[in-house]
Order: sequence, then C-alpha cells, then structure tokens
Amino acid sequence: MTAQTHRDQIRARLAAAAPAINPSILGCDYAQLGQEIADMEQAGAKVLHLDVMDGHFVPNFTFGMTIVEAARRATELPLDVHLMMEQPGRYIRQFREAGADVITVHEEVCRDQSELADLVAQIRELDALAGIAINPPTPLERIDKVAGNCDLILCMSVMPGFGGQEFDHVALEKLAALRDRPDVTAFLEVDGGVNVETIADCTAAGANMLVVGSAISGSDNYRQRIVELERLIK
Ligand SMILES: O=C(CO)[C@H](O)[C@H](O)COP(=O)(O)O
Repeated sequence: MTAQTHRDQIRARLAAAAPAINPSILGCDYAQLGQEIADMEQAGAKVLHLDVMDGHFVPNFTFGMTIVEAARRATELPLDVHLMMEQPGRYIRQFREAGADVITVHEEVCRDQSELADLVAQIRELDALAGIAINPPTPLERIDKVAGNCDLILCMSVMPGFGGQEFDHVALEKLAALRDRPDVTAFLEVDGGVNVETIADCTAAGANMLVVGSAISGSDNYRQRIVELERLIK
C-alpha cells in the first residue's frame, strides 16, 4: 500500500471538517499569539487562516514566515496560509518550511494561467495543498484552465488587505459556478465579511471553507461565536 503523503493527510482532515469555519488570526492580539491560537483551537477551530500581506499587492502589511513558524509551534491544526503578495514563487518554499499546509497564491499577480499553474505545481511538489485566489473584480475565466487542477479556490468577498469590510455578493456567483463544474474537486473557500448574516449564503453557494476574521476575533467568546456560525451551516 502506498504511504499517505502530507497532502493526502491534510486533504482528508479538511474534508472531514468541511464545511469548516476557518478563523483568521488577522485581528488577534499578537503579544498573546500562542494563547490566541490555543483559544481558537479550544473554541472548536479545525483549521487556521494566516493572512500574509506584503504592502504591495495589498495596501497593508501583516507578517511573514516567522509568525507562520510560531503558529506552527503553537498548534497542530492545519495552517491555511493566504499569500497576498507579489512574486509569491520566491517565498513558497520558506512558507512551507515554516509549516504552511495549504498555500494560496493570487491570480492577479500572475502574467497568465500558465504561471499560475507553475505556482500550483511548485506548491504541490513541496507536499502542501495548492490554492488559487481571485479578488472580487477578477472574472472566473481568468482561472478556468487551472480550476480543475488545484486543491483550493478562494473567492474573495472583499478586496484583500483589511478585516471588517462588507461582504461582496459577487463571490456567491463564482462559488456556485465552481461548485457546478464537474472537473472542479478543489475546496471552495470564501474570505471577507463572513459572519452570522452572510455565512449561510456562502455554504448554500458551495463554499466549504469559511474564513472568518472579525466576527470571531472581535467577539467576547470565541467558542460561542464558532458554535453560532456552525449552527448556521450544518
Ligand atoms: O484576507 C483577509 C482580509 O483581506 C482576512 O482573512 C480577514 O481576516 C477577513 O476578515 P473579516 O472576516 O473581518 O472580513
């Protein structure tokens, strides 16, 4: 029997958890990062979303591989690392070595779909799940050749860069179109403005990985909020 790869194991964990609430650490207290991550895990998170922002592709900075590596030491939960950055290919190996299990790159930083496909292959060679992300204005045609051959597709429901923005419904049309494509087996993820008002529409449209930032990190009780969100989607 062939041994399971790390990708196989992570895919199986995500499939077992789906539809999964995927808390983003963007709004956490970074002076207490280990505790924040432990709190999210105890609250029921099955996967954690880490937002890497470079100040070029998005008008904000967050963190790089050092924090990914610290998160890796703080938890065994799958780490879903969203690279909001130019030239992600230069850093993919370092993020993988820091402990990223899922690595997502943006279509908008690629010349064409062949470059996007190369990044997917590069991520998979490192035994991580490969995700591709599109911003609200980016049409699905821009990923039509790669959508059937990647592990996760992230439909942004805000322009990336900041938490606490309003949900853009354009993501729902894209999710539904992807869900209906027989060749697409990727996890379908949505990120931005996902909260108690919008989450049920996301799963109804086909999302099975639901990134939630401020609706969890801004609440007084992470567990209560995750349970509340889960009730709306299961
Ligand atoms: O990528 C992001 C913003 O660009 C983040 O995942 C962000 O944490 C989402 O936050 P919120 O749920 O508050 O919209």
